[in-house]
Amino acid sequence: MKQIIKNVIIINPYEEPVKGFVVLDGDKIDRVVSGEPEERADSTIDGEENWLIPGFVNTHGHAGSSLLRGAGDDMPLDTWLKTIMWPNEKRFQKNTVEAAGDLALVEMLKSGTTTFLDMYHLNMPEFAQKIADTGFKAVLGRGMIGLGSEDEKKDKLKEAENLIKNWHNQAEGRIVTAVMPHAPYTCPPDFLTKSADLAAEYGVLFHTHCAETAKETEQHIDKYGLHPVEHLHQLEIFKINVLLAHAVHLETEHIDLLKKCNVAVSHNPKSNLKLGSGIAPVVQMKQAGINVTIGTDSTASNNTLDMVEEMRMSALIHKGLHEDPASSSAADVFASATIGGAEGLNIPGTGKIAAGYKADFCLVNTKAAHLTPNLEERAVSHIVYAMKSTDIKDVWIHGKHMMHNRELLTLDEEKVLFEADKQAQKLL
Ligand SMILES: CSC[C@H]1O[C@@H](n2cnc3c(O)ncnc32)[C@H](O)[C@@H]1O
Ligand SMILES: [Zn+2]
Repeated sequence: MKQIIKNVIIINPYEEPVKGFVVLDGDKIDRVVSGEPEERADSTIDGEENWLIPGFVNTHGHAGSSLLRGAGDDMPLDTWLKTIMWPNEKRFQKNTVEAAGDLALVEMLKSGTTTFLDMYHLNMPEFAQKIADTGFKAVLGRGMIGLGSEDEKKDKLKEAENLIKNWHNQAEGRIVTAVMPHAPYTCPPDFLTKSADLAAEYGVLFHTHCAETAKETEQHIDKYGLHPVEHLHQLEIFKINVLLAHAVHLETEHIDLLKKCNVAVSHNPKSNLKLGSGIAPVVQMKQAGINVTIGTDSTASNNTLDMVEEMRMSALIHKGLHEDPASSSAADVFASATIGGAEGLNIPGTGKIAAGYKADFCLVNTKAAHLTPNLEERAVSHIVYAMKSTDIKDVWIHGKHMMHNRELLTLDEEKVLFEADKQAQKLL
């Protein structure tokens, strides 16, 4: 199907804005053209001089725990995991996780996320089916805590493998899979190695939480005599494609190692601040040439799945931390939240509005006081420092129109919110 989105200002990081139109051929962008279209299409949307921006790529989250939003505030990671997350997650039923997953999809779509990574231990095949049916794009992995009996550990790895076999490169390529052991503090070395072997066997991404808190990092050093980053390297896990979530507590030598081994990082600033985990050395990592992408983590630690908020947080905290406003630019952060995220997830042809790329983008309503003066040359600054996610009015993923004038086209938002409230009540 041929679609045209016309009268828009097309905004990509590091590029001059283009005033014109975009022609889609099926799931791809066929052309980005300046001026007015004279050709016809199966569908033409008039953007009325709105911005067309790449969809956001959220590189770390746990959709299945969305109903725990606000359930455990103001506590550090280990207390929060042991007293709030794990006891509640043990009580989750299929309906709980389904309602939570739907809620996450609604929240992400309404704030312009077109691709996301999800690590969870419950209902992942069912979530994959929901993603396939509703048009989203995701990197999915069976979250694995590598503790328990040998049989339990084997079963988890088997489930991870089955997810890969059944869902890798499925749903017209919108779903890819990855191997996701939870963290070096919940997965002993032999389990991490088996996970990496599985990722290598299928050529998929390896993703894990790493060096999120000082306590966990120090305990790892006490137990193994190695920093978790050195340990993953010693286990030869960095020989495959790796994306680490958090990477807050790193010294220069760990940053150098990550760069040398081409390891990407998912920076989750709001979750790290809220859990009091610290601030990741993003400026140093970027200076070293590491691909630092952006993720939200779950609503239980964030407490939103809003990449616009996350991008702004990321843009601001490092300026304050380093007392240097030039430590990051709007274009850098916008790139990290879009094309950089897609590269970190190893999804080529995603994250940019250009010919040949997948048609994953958002239309932004610029008629708002907080986006005025609406000058093209200030668009990237406005997107990072001023835009609200509610300014996003339309979203496309792989050429499929997913939201129009803030109305979701493939999910029943009212029903999803109702069911989420109902299932959360049941958990009380
Ligand atoms: C085994 S599936 C995912 C597992 O991760 C837990 N979780 C959520 N957020 C975090 C975080 O920031 N650090 C560590 N673990 C986290 C969640 O409760 C699930 O059990
Ligand atoms: Zn996480």
